[in-house]
Amino acid sequence: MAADPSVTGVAPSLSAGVVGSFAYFTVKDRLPTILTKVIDTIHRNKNKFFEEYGEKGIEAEKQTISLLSKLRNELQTDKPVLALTDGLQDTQSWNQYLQRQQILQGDQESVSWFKSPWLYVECYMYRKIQEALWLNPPISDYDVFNEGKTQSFFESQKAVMALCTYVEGVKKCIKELSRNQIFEHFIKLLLVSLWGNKCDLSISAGQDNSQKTSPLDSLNSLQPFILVDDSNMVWSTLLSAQRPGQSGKATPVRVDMVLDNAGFELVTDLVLADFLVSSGLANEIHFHGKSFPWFVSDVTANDFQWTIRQTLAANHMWMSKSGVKWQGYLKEGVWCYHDHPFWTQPHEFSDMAADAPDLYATLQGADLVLFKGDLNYRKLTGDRDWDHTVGFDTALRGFAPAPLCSLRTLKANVQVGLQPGQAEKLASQDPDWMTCGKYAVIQFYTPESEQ
Ligand SMILES: O=P(O)(O)OC[C@@]1(O)O[C@H](CO)[C@@H](O)[C@@H]1O
Ligand SMILES: [Mn+2]
Repeated sequence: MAADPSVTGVAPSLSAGVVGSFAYFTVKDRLPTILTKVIDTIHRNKNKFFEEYGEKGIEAEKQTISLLSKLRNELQTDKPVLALTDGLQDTQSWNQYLQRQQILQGDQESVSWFKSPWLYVECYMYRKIQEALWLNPPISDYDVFNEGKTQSFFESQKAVMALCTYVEGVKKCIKELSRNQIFEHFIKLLLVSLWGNKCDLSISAGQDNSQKTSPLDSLNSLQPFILVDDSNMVWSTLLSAQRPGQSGKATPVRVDMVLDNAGFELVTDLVLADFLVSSGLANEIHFHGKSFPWFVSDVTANDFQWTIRQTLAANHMWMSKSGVKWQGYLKEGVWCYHDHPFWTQPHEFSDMAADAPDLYATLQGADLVLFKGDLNYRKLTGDRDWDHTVGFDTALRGFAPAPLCSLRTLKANVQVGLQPGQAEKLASQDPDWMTCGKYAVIQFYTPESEQ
């Protein structure tokens, strides 16, 4: 039984057990649809597997599809969640989590797709896709989501060109800019990274100008859709991190970016990271991606390298200049990329200190951690049915490795830190305000406020 929120003060986890809820429709409709698309993608590449691997490729394709079809049936008929059998580095952690859930819910049978927390079963589905591939060499490292991620990059070329042109223009005169001018550019690029999380970058915000090429042109029209705007706190955190070290030499300022989607959103994150370093607001950027294909469009190491290579090789001067700079940052160690297994596990972030102390310690080394996207927000707040006026600090439940900020467009029905009456007003204007992707938050928390 879930803890009684009236006793513990902790809201219950969102679950597909609530018929008619967003979680219910996600598990009932969207997840089977995603699984079907995965099966179709594998089937569509059958000939490619044959060309590359001969009969072994055909057999692997057949077995993988059989495992995924079985998974889809288990999902659709609310069968018990099963332990993983692929012996990967995180298998033990996943199976321990399942045991914890079974104890919490009473027995093995009750841990199932529609009776367990939405966050758990949705993460579990993506890990089971990985298991199905992993168990079937030689297609074990095939990225079933690759086509969608590369397409997002190619379809947003005009926006990428506009963005690289803008940031290269700013970088060229960065030494002459006043602090206020730096602030203006910082806010713009923070907003572009925020709205990049719409993934498809439908920047129209309801207007008819969605064919606009530059993401910078629509920032003003999108401003009213930002429900919490702590961007000034992010700015002051960066400024206060500028501190002379003992030897008078400034100690490096480090910003960590917990990434979300590949494609255009990743470019907006790389552009923001480039500006942070070029402006001197930060000296080191640590990127955190996923160690295997995750939630359809999330960034893997392959996507990260591919995106930088594509930008560098573009037949566009400013894109290419940006790509060269980004590759240089990686070579010099000014930028580095990590993909800790914790990011592709089902845990709420309040579990990190206990379940991934090494990662928690890494994040404690940052002066600021930016969390991109909706899934990260769900994990920051435990994917719980909090009252909307509950404080962000309460929902974080002790997760505080460093000053942190969520840059998130709302695509799931969890949102805290709103003003009294704000949620009610939104619901009267837009019944699906929490899941339509039109609204966003820039929500900040710092452990310093605890002192
Ligand atoms: O983390 P992102 O990429 O912003 O969004 C991912 C996500 O919002 O997509 C679905 C919404 O329908 C949710 O299951 C999941 O949280
Ligand atoms: Mn994502």
